[in-house]
Amino acid sequence: MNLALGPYGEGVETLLHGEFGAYPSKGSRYALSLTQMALHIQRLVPKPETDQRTVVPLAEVVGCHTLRSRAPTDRAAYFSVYAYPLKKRKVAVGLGRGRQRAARTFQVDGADDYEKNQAVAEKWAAAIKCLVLGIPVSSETEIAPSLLPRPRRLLLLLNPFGGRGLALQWCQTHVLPMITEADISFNLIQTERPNHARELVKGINLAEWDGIVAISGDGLLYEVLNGLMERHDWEEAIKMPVGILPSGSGNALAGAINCNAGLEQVLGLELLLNCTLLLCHAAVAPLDLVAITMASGARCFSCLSVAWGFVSDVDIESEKYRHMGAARFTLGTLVRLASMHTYRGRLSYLPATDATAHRPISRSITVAPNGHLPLQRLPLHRALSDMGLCEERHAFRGAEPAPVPCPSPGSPPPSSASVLPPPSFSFEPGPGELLAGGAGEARVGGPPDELLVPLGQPVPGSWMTVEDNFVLVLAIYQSHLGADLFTAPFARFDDGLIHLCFIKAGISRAALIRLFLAMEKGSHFEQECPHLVHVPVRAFRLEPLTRKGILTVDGERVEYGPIQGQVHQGLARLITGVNRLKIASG
Ligand SMILES: Nc1ncnc2c1ncn2[C@@H]1O[C@H](COP(=O)(O)OP(=O)(O)OP(=O)(O)O)[C@@H](O)[C@H]1O
Repeated sequence: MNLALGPYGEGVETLLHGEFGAYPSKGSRYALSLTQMALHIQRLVPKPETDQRTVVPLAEVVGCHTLRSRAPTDRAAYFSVYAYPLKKRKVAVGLGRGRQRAARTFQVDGADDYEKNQAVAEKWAAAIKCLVLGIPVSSETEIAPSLLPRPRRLLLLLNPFGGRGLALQWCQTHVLPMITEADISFNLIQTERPNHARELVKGINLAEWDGIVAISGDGLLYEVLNGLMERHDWEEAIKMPVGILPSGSGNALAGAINCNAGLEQVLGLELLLNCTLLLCHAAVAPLDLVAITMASGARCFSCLSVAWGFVSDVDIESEKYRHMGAARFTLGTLVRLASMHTYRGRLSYLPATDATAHRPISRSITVAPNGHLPLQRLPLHRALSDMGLCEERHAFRGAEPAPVPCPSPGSPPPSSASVLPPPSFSFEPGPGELLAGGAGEARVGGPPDELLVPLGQPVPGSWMTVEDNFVLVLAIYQSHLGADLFTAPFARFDDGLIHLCFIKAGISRAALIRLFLAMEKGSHFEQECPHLVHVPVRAFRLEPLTRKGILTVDGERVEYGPIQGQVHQGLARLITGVNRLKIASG
């Protein structure tokens, strides 16, 4: 067994070793060693004065192609390795490190005839592609192109008007060249109107595609997921891997994918390049979906969040600054802070914890488990800030689902909070505003919500209820609320949890600003703000008691009124690109 010195430790097993020329030639020769994690390139001719080695981490490689010279007398074969390392250059926000294409072509010329050289080149290309795709290869493996699956076929749906309207330009200049080097074949469709993506995925032949990728903001992926769930064969359809190449203004899922891969938080084109690189690595992971039900009976599937109050106000009101891209949220936040509203509402939830093992403790909020008088025999709720982030993460990650509440005629009476007469709501979407809730969602199929009872009925006895004045309520299931808002650092794609976060009235503007500033790094819970509460839950119900307001699901406005949701663990499949390879962070 050959051993090379690897970038991730010593003594890494060498899978392939060879000596090759280069293209363009210039008389140079190189010794190449391929390990599980990297391609090691050592120049032999001209002999360097010191031992110089270039290491190309395979995590930065998207593909490898074999080539033949146009000159009929050339008996050499060639293979090109396409990598996108981080290099010092001007990036979207000032000077920094950005990904840049770096292709190296090697000349295989050890044999007298082309076929033999071509076989060697094919072997190297196959080995590199297997490793990039996470297909296990060892020094015992008989490496051949037959190890590779057929090239992936992706349906790319591009919203030309997402974000600053750069999606098509970025797709042509960056995405398509990269995925072509990764041997991905694709159909690119530009969406022409709201709900176009939804209609398209409802009609596709699933067998023709290996994945559907939204080149857009989060809104288009929401349409894709709901289009799949509206199909008669939703159980099969929702297994279709979905991906996102961020080019909108709300790029929360892309932020989460980037973070999950261990990459530094970036925005704009840098985030797009990271996500395209990950897309080329193909790996897919289960993704939780939350089934949302609204008062009209509409049901939809959400993969990001439900927001009420400050967050949804900023999201929808900042639509008018869309041309600014992600900066629209910063401006929207400042505008909203100037006229901070509070909203009265009733928030009920089914805690994800085993109530006795991890009994939460509360400070200053009125928590009533249904079936008991408020403030009597109350299990106290504990905010994340009381508990410490790490403990909370360990306590809840991978926890078994809480016992399913079964409301029955003999159930205890509802808490006083939940029998208050429902308020009436006024909802008027502004001109040009879209409604994600509506007739479309009413047709959505999907698994039954066994944790929920109809919105007209009191929540089951095992649920907790908080009635208070809120600055915001956010049910979030991914780590990011925006590409640079690391809102729920403990969230995982398939943890089976809804992270219910709320900020109660009484918080000062300064404290709210501090929380949002700290959110960029995900350190907001460390501030131990007494107004900020986090509870991991399996299901929730939000009943606004303030007549006017904005509710959003995955950043899209929905009807205003009572809303509830339950998590369906790992229902969808997300292209995360994380296999054994670790991409170098910025
Ligand atoms: N051609 C189109 N014209 C107008 N709207 C479209 C078009 N294609 C898609 N849409 C709608 O635009 C919405 C927002 O798209 P997307 O998420 O890609 O952009 P965004 O800038 O991140 O917006 P947001 O932050 O509001 O989600 C989608 O929900 C979709 O319904």
